[in-house]
Amino acid sequence: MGLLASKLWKYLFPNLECRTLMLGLDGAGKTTILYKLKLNEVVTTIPTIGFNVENVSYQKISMTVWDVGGQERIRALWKYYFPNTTALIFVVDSNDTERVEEAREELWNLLKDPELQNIVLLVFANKQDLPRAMTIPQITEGLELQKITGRQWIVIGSNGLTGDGLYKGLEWLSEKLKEKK
Ligand SMILES: Nc1nc2c(ncn2[C@@H]2O[C@H](COP(=O)(O)OP(=O)(O)OP(=O)(O)O)[C@@H](O)[C@H]2O)c(=O)[nH]1
Ligand SMILES: [Mg+2]
Repeated sequence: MGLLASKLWKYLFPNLECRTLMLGLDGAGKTTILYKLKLNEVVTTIPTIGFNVENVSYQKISMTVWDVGGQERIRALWKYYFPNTTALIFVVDSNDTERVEEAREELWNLLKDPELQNIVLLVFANKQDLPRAMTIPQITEGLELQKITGRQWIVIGSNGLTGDGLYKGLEWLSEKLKEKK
């Protein structure tokens, strides 16, 4: 494509830029999901101490995805990643029934934060492959998502190892971001 044609193309079909923050308790599957999206590979992960950041492009949406470590002692660092965030992906280990309350507390701390008032929320109910995984309604109830007002949200079942559900989530995000534009 010539330079002029390429400029015209970009003018007519601009890419949506989106800063996306991916948070959740340790071991939920954030890093696995990030690299499944980026490389379409299952990488061997170790607990994230700092962060990973990758650009993920899907359809007309270009997202900078920040995956920040979820261990309790480093959750205090999450707030440094808040500024200019457009979307929050909150990842839950659906098999971890014992910590769903802890996940709810952390999610609601995020939702209450003034810097995150304008974000759209995508919850990945991850590890749906495991036999004891909580269902979508159970996760919705466990995280008290029905109480959310004034923002767009959705829960999507996912599997970070096979990639099931991940693109469905990105598709939803891209629709919501187009509406917001
Ligand atoms: N069965 C199953 N295991 C998964 C799935 N997604 C991730 N895992 C595994 O869960 C473990 C933790 O995954 P990570 O991606 O490191 O978790 P994390 O959320 O990045 O954890 P922190 O970096 O400590 O915050 C790894 O052994 C993954 O292989 C899934 O959908 N199903
Ligand atoms: Mg990680």
